[in-house]
Amino acid sequence: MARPYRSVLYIPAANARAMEKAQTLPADAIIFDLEDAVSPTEKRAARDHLAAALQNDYGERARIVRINALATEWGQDDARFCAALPAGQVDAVLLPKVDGPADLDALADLLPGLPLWAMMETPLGMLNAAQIAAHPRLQGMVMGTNDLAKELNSRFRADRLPMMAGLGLCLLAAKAHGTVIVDGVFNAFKDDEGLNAECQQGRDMGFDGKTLIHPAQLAIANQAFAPTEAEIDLARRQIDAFDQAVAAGKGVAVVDGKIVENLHVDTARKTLDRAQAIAGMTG
Ligand SMILES: CC(C)(COP(=O)(O)OP(=O)(O)OC[C@H]1O[C@@H](n2cnc3c(N)ncnc32)[C@H](O)[C@@H]1OP(=O)(O)O)[C@@H](O)C(=O)NCCC(=O)NCCSC(=O)C[C@H](O)C(=O)O
Ligand SMILES: [Mg+2]
Repeated sequence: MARPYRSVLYIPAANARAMEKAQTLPADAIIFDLEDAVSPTEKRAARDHLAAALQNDYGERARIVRINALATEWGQDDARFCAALPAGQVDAVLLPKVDGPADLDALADLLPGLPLWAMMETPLGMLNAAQIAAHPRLQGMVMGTNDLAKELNSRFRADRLPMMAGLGLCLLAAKAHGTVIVDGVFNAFKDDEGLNAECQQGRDMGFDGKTLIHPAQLAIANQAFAPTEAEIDLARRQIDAFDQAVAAGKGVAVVDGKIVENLHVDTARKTLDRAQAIAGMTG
């Protein structure tokens, strides 16, 4: 992972003040939203606000624009807007409600050169996750757990049991194809304890980070998806112990009473790489 995606903050593109504020917020990535956070009457003005905001300096933060689905009355214009942006102003374009690779083909034709991300939030999207993740232009997947709950008619539960099949399918697909994948939003933005629990669950499952809706959620996600001091220390000790074992002609080391093989060393190196990438961020 070249850059961290611990915290991925949605900002309604109609909200000029929030887009300005984001230049100083400790988010690893920003999703400038032209879709659900923008009312139909504001769609056109939101593009103008976004064009102005994209001239800001967002530093190391990844800049992702979420457009409306191409079948909507705004989608094609949103895609043309993105295609016309000066080179280097956005890092990726996020397509909502992706059902299958054909949706990405249609957007790819309109956006030569720009990396694509996919919202994973429909039942067909879950079932086609592997083909979506394999798309040659796809670089990231974002769980849309609100839309998925709506489509499934499932209830929101703290353990997210009704979501698990979908989350698991998308995770498997992303990992199989080396794609970034970030978890869905936690709607109760004043409930820090609930957010932390959901972040920890997402981290345990293997997500790279979490999408967020309010700046107050950033610190919790940044901490939850970063390696802990104990994990960094263990990674260093595993690498050292394994190097010593190899020098002594062995293929296995023991650290803290647990075996360390080359696969554990791969994980340890990734942990250190991730910590280093995070150190390069502002938050
Ligand atoms: C949820 C909110 C509507 C709350 O807004 P507000 O009441 O204005 O919050 P505060 O007064 O507490 O704001 C304090 C300051 O923080 C700034 N702010 C607020 N939100 C953001 C933000 N997202 N990014 C950057 N800055 C933000 C305010 O401007 C205040 O600043 P200051 O003036 O300096 O005091 C609001 O947070 C909001 O609109 N959030 C985003 C909602 C959104 O994007 N929704 C769509 C994405 S979720 C989704 O669709 C997921 C998926 O598709 C699915 O299906 O699950
Ligand atoms: Mg959605």
